[in-house]
Amino acid sequence: MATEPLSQNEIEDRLRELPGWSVENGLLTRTYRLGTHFAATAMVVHVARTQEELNHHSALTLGYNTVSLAVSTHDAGGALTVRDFELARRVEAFAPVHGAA
Ligand SMILES: C[C@H](O)[C@H](O)[C@H]1CNC2=NC(N)=NC(=O)C2=N1
Repeated sequence: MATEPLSQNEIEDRLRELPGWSVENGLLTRTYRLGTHFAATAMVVHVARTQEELNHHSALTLGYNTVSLAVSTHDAGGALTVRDFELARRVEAFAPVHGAA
C-alpha cells in the first residue's frame, strides 16, 4: 500500500470519518474503554492479529479497562499515510464487537 505522506487536508478529511480518533504528537491515536480488563485484553489480541494482517503496527497499550493505539508510518519517516487510516478503519469496524466505546 502507498506510503506517501498525507497532506493536512487529507488527514482532516479522514479524521472526520473516524470519530474518537485524533492526531497527537504526529500519531493517529484512539483510546477505547471496555467493560472489563479481560475484554480489553481480548481486543488487544484482535488488534494485534489485524496489525499482522496489514503488516502495519501501532504502539498498542493495554490499561485496566482501556486499549490505546498510536500509529504513524515508519516507512514514511513517521508521517501519516493511508496505511495508518486503514488500520484505524479496521479497528473501528470491530471495536463494537468487544463492547468498546
Ligand atoms: C519490514 C516490515 O514490513 C515493515 O517494517 C513494516 C512493519 N510494520 C510497520 N508499522 C508501521 N507503523 N509503519 C511501518 O512503516 C511498518 N512497516
